[in-house]
Formats: sequence, C-alpha cells, structure tokens
Amino acid sequence: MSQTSFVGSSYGLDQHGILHTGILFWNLSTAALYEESARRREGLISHLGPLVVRTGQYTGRSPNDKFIVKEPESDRHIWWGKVNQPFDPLKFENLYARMLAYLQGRDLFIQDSYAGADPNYRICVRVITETAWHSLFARNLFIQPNQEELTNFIPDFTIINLPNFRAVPDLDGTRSDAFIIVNFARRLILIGGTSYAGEIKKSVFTILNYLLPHKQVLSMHCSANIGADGDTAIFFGLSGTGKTTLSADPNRTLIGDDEHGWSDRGIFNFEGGCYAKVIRLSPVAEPEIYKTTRTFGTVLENVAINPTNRRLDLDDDSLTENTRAAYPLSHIPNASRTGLGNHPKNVIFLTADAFGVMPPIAELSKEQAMYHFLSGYTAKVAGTERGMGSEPEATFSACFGAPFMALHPSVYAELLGKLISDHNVKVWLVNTGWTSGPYGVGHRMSIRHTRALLTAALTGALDDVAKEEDPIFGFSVPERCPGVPKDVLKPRLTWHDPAAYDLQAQKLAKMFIKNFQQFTDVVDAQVMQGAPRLAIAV
Ligand SMILES: Nc1ncnc2c1ncn2[C@@H]1O[C@H](COP(=O)(O)OP(=O)(O)O)[C@@H](O)[C@H]1O
Ligand SMILES: C=C(OP(=O)(O)O)C(=O)O
Ligand SMILES: [Mn+2]
Repeated sequence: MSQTSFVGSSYGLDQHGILHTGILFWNLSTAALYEESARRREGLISHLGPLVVRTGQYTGRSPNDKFIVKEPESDRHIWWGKVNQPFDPLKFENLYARMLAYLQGRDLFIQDSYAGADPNYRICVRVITETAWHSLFARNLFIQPNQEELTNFIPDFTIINLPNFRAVPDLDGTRSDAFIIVNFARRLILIGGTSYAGEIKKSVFTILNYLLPHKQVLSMHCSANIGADGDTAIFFGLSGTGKTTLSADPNRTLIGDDEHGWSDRGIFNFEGGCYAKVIRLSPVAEPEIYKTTRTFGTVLENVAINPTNRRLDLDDDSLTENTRAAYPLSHIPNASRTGLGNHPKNVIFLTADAFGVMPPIAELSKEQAMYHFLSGYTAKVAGTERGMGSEPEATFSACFGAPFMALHPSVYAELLGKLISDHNVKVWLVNTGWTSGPYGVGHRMSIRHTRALLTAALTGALDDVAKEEDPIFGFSVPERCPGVPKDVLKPRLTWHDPAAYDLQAQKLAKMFIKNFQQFTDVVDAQVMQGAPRLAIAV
C-alpha cells in the first residue's frame, strides 16, 4: 500500500535549505502517524488507544536552555534578561548548518498547521520532526488547515525539532546539549537535545507573544471557556495552578486550556488541542480529561504502561510528576469548534499558594488586578513529600507566564488594563493551593470546592454576597458561597494559631513588595494602590 497518500505543500523543504533527505511524510493523519511510530518503535499503543512515549532525560521544559537570537529586527523589542537570553546570530547559522547536515538521508515528518483560531491573527507554522510522535503532538496541538490550504501553505514560522541531535556547547554556544533557539528575523526555531514536546507548543506561544501586542492584541497564558449564556471566562495561571483542569467544566464550553489572544473581536485560542497533566488523574474529579487517556489519538508522555496488558498506571510518578496527555480539543465532549469567544465577563487569576495565606477566592479591584497580573504569584513546594517541613518557595512570574513573554511585562499589563476597563470585566483571584494551613500541615483545596467557587463567581451568585476586605491584601473575600463550608473561605480561621497566620501573611506580603520593585518605575502610580499594605496592624 502506498505510504505517501498525503497532502504536501508546494513550498518544499529545499526552501529551508533541507536537502538530500530520506522519505518525507507530509501532514500524515493520526492513524498513519501511529503506524510510523509503531514501525520505528517510538512508543507503545496502550489499552483503548493512546500512544505512550518516553521523553528520556528531559521530562519538562528546559528554560535555561532557551535563547532568542539577538539581531537588529527584534533586538529593541525583546525583554532581555534571565527569561530571554541572547544568542549570537553567527552561532545560530553554524548550528543550523550542523542540523541540516544531520538531516541528510533522514526520514522527516512535516505538519503544516495554524496557530490562532481567528483568521485575522493566525500564523502558519511548519513543524519538522525526526519522530512520528512529535509530528502527532504538533497535529494534536495546533489547528488543522483544509486540503486546499495545505497545498498553498507557506510557513510564517518553522520549527525544526530534532531531539536526537545534541549540541556541543563549546562549538555551538549553547548551555548544554539541549537547546530551544528562537530567531525572529529568520522566522525559525531550532529545538534539539530534548524530547519534551511541550517545548514545541511553548515556542509557538513565545512567537505569538512577540507578534500580537504589535497588533494591539493581548496574548495570554490562560485557559478559556464559555457559559450557557455565551459569557466567556479566562483563567490565567502558571504551570500546575489549574488552567487545564478547571477550564474542562461539564457545564461550560471549552475554548482552550493554555494560550489565547484577546483582540477587539474577543477571545481566540492559539491552539487546537490540550496538554494536560495526568499524574494521579481522578476519573471522578476530572472525568473529561480522564477519558482522553482512554482515547485513540492521545499522546501520553512518560505515563507508566504495563508492557504486557498495556494498561496505564496514572499514579506512577517514577519517570516524572509531569506526566502529560496531548489530545485534540475534539476529545473533550463540549469543546468549541471555532476556538472563539466573546469579550470575557470574568478574568480569573489562579495561584497555588503553599503558605496557606491566600483565600480560595477574592474579588480584585482594577488596581489590584494590575498589581497581581504583574506579580504573577504562585508557590512551588520545595520537597516532594508532604510534611517534610521543607519551606515552600514563592514564585513570581510576570503575567503568570514570564518564561514565554518575549516583550516587557508592562506591554501586556497595559493591554490587559485597557481591556478590563473597556469591557467592564470582573477579576478574581482563586487559590487552588493550600488554604487550610500551610503546606506540610494543611491540605490542598479540593477541586470540588474550587469548581463550586468558580461556578458561583461566573454565574453572578457571588455578586450579592457580603464581602470582607482582606486587611493586608485589600481584596474582597466573600462571606459565603453555595456548596463551600464557610470556614474554608477564610484561611485565617483554619489555622490552629491565628497569630502564625498573620505572621505568614505579612511575610508573603513582603515578598510581593520586594518582587514588585522591578516594576515601580514603569507602571502608573495608580497600580501601586493594588499593593499589599504592610503598615496595617492585624
Ligand atoms: N483545587 C484544585 N484546582 C485545580 N487543580 C487542582 C486542585 N487540586 C489539585 N489539583 C491538581 O493540580 C493540577 C493542576 O494542573 P493543570 O490544570 O494541568 O495546571 P495548568 O494547566 O495550569 O498547568 C492537576 O493535576 C489537578 O488534578
Ligand atoms: C506545557 C506547559 O504548560 P502548563 O503546565 O501551563 O500546561 C509547561 O510549562 O511546560
Ligand atoms: Mn495546562
């Protein structure tokens, strides 16, 4: 049977300087990619159909190995620093030449797709990979053009993803054998040395974060869904705070789980699929996502599989805590087909606070919203074991997604501020971490309670509920919420020692203030009204 019955673009790989290859697999379908993947022994097909793969050494993103080429076209726009590290253009060309040499004689997989559901703002992305499974990942995560569009496809940006090509730092100017290098002038992203597929999707996100603000469109690290009345909600949050989990809500239509744009036409998804964490996934708490781990077409990264009966063990964290499922949006029963939504009525900032200080929900003023958006607070837990007494670490990640923000955070903050005012949006802070005492003592907020709080906020049920102003953070904490015990709403009440709570809250407020010093010169004085108030005695 022919293996080459697929649509390829007339814009061939020679245009990228890729010559003398093996077989080229253009835009292979899911089933064909399974076959190629199985033939190459890239992974195992599990019970009920997902493709299970391992990523080897790198089971998560490698932010320190990510670079942006320092060239005149983009130089003055980029937010240079720890996040966006400069890379020498000549070194880039050298590395690219070495990758082109590596590609000779190799079979390659090409997926041509869109990033951006709104045709006005989409970009054409070509993903070239040496493995079939990364090609399936790209196919699942991005938006599929139709047959005619594929024939005429000319990439705006091209990603060359070669996990088995390892850089030589002394020769290539990289930090290690892994690298993710974005070149805006060349419209090229080179990825090597790492198999973690998340690098592919987050590189595309970085590109859109660079391009869209120039068009007055806000790009956001958030999930999005739509209520029965057509009201859109967006959920900002760093990794692990609940964007994917909470946006998959049986009562709301899912737009997307991770990356969206907000233009004068409303919200649009950048992607066509989701990338969910599946460690200890509960079929009861997260039935929609759980089902995708039992569906043909899903790619499962680093999930344990019994090689004999091909059953999965979602509780097994021996390879990593960061086990993932990559699936198209159509795997979620009530997902949007268009990827579009109206201007949001509600914006949620998700934080996983490990100090037990933040309330499970609070309404923010416009100034507080700006302050918290620039702060991007969440917490990382130091130890992996509960009750070890190891101190959690506060993480401040501007715009709730600093690793992906190509421009200065104030660019995104200004756009958000304007959109919030123009569309009269309510902003909420939701703590999906610890509220009933600190990590090691308390326990994590239950998904059931978080969902009840979100339902109440999004349906307007919290509008008429009395709210108390938090003495330090100043935001408004509701006194009651249907389906949630009253005590849960006020973390101070759940601590054995209220004085210890006050001390911890002050400590956290100090961390906010220290972190915000980097922004005090660049933001409007008004935003400072959203800062925590240390002077007030509690
Ligand atoms: N109250 C809660 N709200 C949201 N997620 C929770 C909660 N409690 C535990 N979790 C777990 O935290 C993780 C959230 O991850 P995810 O939704 O993938 O985050 P993100 O998409 O923001 O990276 C999931 O594994 C989920 O099961
Ligand atoms: C894919 C990622 O994003 P998130 O955890 O936000 O889904 C990641 O950070 O690697
Ligand atoms: Mn996610």
